[in-house]
Amino acid sequence: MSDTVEFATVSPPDEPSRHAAAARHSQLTKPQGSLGRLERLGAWLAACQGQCPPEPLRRARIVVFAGDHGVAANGVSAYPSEVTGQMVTNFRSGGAAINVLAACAGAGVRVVDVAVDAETGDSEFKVRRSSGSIDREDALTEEQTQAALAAGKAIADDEVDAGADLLVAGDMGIGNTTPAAVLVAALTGAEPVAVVGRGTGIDDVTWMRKTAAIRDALRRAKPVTADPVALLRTVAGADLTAMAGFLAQAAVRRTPVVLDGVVSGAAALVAEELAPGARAWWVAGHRSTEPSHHLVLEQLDLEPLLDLGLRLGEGTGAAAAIPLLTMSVRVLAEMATFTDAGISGPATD
Ligand SMILES: O=C(O)c1ccc[n+]([C@@H]2O[C@H](COP(=O)([O-])O)[C@@H](O)[C@H]2O)c1
Ligand SMILES: Cc1cc2nc[nH]c2cc1C
Repeated sequence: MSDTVEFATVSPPDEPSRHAAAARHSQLTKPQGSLGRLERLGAWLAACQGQCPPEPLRRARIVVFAGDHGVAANGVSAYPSEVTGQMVTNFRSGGAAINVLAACAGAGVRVVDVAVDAETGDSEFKVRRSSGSIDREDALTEEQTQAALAAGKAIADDEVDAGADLLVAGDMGIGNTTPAAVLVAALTGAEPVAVVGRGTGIDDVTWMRKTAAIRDALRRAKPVTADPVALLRTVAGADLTAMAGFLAQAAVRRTPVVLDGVVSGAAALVAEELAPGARAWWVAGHRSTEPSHHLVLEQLDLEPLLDLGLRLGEGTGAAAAIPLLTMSVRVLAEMATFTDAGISGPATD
């Protein structure tokens, strides 16, 4: 039996640096407040780094957590489970959307096989193959739950120790919007029909099967909703559990995170339970078209940066938002002040 994974207390980002950034914004050559959300984003990054102006982002890292889900055998996805392993190969050869978007954003991509059915040649953090079919059995054993949490925590530590200054948790797993929806319903009190979404693009018959699976899994989740580790064991899966551990530990290590879509969002809801206060270290990269993602953002009180109709996962919605973070930092660091440029400030009476 492995030891129980624990997370240290999360300390909040540095408020004096956030205030210094707000003050600096009022001195830069633009009408007060005119860069809107970019100003608040820059101030958040200053607070995360504990300095104003913040340093440019040098090492943004996207970790794609890959895993298969037993519930996929119920016919809840538009694609077969073998796509998960095939996409791992595609990520490695640079052909997936996340490879392209990460390159545009100047971010690195790391793919971790946590529970892929196929042999991917990457067993360092592999906990098992497909998780149990959550509509009728637990996703994981207690030991596997702890191993997955430990994996996510170790990966966050590894990335931060290697100098990551921004992290993203991406996901790849056929069927994973089903456990994600169950986690969201369990933690927000929503009904199954309010969380079921079209995932990879399912038809109406598949939607009915998926709704039934979510309803059955939610019934199994209800008795353990107040215990985040038991909830992960019952209805998540090794990939989602590792993601939750990763997101919690990133906050413990004072490293900002850009959240992606509904899968990272569901893991984030649990991570906030594992490490209260972690959400202060997160920004929502985008709003996915999955209905339960709205509930995640509401519950975490996060306003998404982008709303592009994305529903891909992999970390793509977060990667698309990284250039906005880069801009927000560079504005604080590089714009001239009214004094520097000899420009008159606001009119006074
Ligand atoms: O990130 C999202 O919001 C999102 C929304 C719909 C689908 N996905 C991706 O699609 C896969 C899961 O969809 P499904 O239909 O198989 O449950 C998985 O690989 C996710 O990364 C991701
Ligand atoms: C091809 C494919 C790529 C994906 N990337 C994330 N989820 C996915 C699902 C499919 C089906």
